[in-house]
Amino acid sequence: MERGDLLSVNAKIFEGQGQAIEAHADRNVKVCVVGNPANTNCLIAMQNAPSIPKENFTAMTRLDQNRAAERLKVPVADIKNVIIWGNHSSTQYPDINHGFVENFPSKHLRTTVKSAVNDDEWVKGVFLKKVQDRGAEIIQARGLSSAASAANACLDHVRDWILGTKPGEWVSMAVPSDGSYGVPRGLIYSFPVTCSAGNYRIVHGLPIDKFSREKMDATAKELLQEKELALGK
Ligand SMILES: NC(=O)c1ccc[n+]([C@@H]2O[C@H](COP(=O)([O-])OP(=O)(O)OC[C@H]3O[C@@H](n4cnc5c(N)ncnc54)[C@H](O)[C@@H]3O)[C@@H](O)[C@H]2O)c1
Ligand SMILES: O=C(O)C[C@H](O)C(=O)O
Repeated sequence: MERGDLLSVNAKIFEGQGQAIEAHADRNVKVCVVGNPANTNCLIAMQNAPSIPKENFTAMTRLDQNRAAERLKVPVADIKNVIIWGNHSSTQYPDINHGFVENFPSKHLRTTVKSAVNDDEWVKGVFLKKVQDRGAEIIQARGLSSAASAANACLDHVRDWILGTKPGEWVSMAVPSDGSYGVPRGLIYSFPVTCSAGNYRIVHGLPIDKFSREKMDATAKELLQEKELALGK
């Protein structure tokens, strides 16, 4: 099946999911869309549930965030604030520029991910591509998409949304764009967010370099194309 066909077949499924939520769900329902293409499916479900607050619809990029942290060759549990921007697809942009590592290079010290890794060329090349293509790689190896790691990421996503993020830390969630960072309003785009008491806020004002800008625009462009294919507008 071509990507365009997949988009329109899945659009129908997520229209139905949105309509069911509209008809039967609590108005405070919290939605984390995992089924691919996750961001655009989320957009479709959201549009089919007009009486539910838009901010209650999110799509999962936490698996990508977890994958990015695992690839950085420093202790994974101590890596914070790595960002996934954009689509849960091979155009996503895993951005380490604002990340830090606790207890590195020794206990009680904090180092930027950039200096801990200390290999810009690797970050912009091998690392970027590895994270972007990991989903496809798993499907090729298993003949099925990732299961346990995706379920675990969904738990991470919902836990942080409901219970909150720690002070000074953020996580990545695909949420309706409020126009931040020049991302077209309304696209379901992965941003860094902080969470508290069941609400999330996009982290604003991070400096964006030229390389990042290009990657963030490319993944936004893909989401606009998906929206057009799925919704015909
Ligand atoms: N966002 C992510 O990080 C991420 C990670 C892993 C998988 N995925 C995606 O999650 C989805 C599920 O993956 P899986 O491996 O569990 O697939 P799967 O084939 O095991 O499960 C798909 C499920 O969808 C159900 N289904 C099929 N048609 C339906 C319809 N019309 N309405 C309602 N339900 C329907 C099937 O009965 C089945 O239970 C896929 O789209 C996959 O690409 C996303
Ligand atoms: O099911 C897929 O397309 C891959 C999945 O989204 C993943 O990232 O593992």
